[in-house]
Amino acid sequence: RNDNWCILFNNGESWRELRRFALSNLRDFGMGKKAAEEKIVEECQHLIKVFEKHEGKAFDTAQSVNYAASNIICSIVYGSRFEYDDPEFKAMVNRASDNIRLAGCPSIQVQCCFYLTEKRFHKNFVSNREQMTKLIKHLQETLNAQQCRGFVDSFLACKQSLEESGNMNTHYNTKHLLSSVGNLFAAGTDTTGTTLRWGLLLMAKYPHIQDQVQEELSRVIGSRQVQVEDRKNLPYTDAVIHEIQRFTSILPVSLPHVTSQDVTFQGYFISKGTTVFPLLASVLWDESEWESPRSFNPAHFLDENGKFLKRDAFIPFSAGRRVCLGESLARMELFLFFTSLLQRFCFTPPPGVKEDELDLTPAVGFTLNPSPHQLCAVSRG
Ligand code: HEM
Repeated sequence: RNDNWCILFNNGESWRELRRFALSNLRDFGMGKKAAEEKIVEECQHLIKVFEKHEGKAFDTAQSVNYAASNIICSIVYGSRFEYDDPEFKAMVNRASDNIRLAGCPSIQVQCCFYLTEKRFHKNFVSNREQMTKLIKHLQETLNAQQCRGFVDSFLACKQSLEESGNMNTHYNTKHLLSSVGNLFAAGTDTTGTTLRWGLLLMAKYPHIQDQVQEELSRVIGSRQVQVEDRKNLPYTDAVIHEIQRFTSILPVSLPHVTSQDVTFQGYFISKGTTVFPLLASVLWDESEWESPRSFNPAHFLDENGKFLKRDAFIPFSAGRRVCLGESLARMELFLFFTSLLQRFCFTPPPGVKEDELDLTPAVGFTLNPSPHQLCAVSRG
């Protein structure tokens, strides 16, 4: 593995420093509740418009949902969103999705450490780096360190101020900026986009569950915009979103880590320095933890009075020191996108396809995506 993959794959000092920097800046530019909420609500409106254009006819949700998820990261990282028909933006998001799929190919998994040799993967990677470099160059040329527009500006301002004080050998260099930006996109686009698409597919497959979500939304919210604050008053909807994440387990195998000391785990000795791959799905589908692990059952997250029930075995974002850096942002995105779409549309299979014919077999990739499919987004009037 090479250092270009930090923050995701790096350990030690640069990871510690860059993770701290990313967290505090994402808080300032998006993960701080209000700022993120505004950005996501704005993006919901753009996504709804795209869905409306299909006028209830069947379409593939993949691209528009991925553009919406990517735009949240864009506005946090670059300080502005892109139009869905912007050819450079479309190419960038599509190349990233392509690579998520390629990273799951058996040939790549076997080669693992040599996967940069895979031609298409490498070409996508290089093109996206060039695109990021261009965007960062523009931000650098128009930088006002007193008025940072997003994560990149903050990083550049920090780099500039360290350099001005004669500190040239820091983690704030161009290589780390590119890898941090690249990783935020890789980690933050496909994950939320895929989860949301699974959610819509599951609603089309289980209309009685969709009905209950919509009944709760109508009763508690009506037609006004849902806000993060509303989550506590929407226990059923919250349970459904948690169950979408548990049931689909989009990252069944988490990122690899290296043991920092000798450890005995469940009777097995693992020496310091061993690479381990945590299997999140083994917890999310654990028969001793869940009543019906392989069924889509929102009751997993509800108590006998219909109140939301927190479960310790719910770890789609992993846990511990390396827990997903974007967890709170992702949870906000899933909640606001899902509820806004369900307020506006009823999701159904294409004409001639029965609910039970909707296929839940995942397409293999670095994340588990739904297989290519189409849905109808029927306006609720
Ligand atoms: C449904 C959405 C998401 C899921 C299921 C998810 C899940 C995960 C998981 C399992 C990890 C690995 C943790 C480990 O190494 O043990 C991770 C890491 C990470 N995620 Fe997420 N993630 C999601 C959304 C996001 C978003 C929106 C962002 C953007 C801010 C993000 C940024 C990151 C980063 C930067 C890391 C690496 C952290 C580090 O190595 O210190 N994720 N995520």
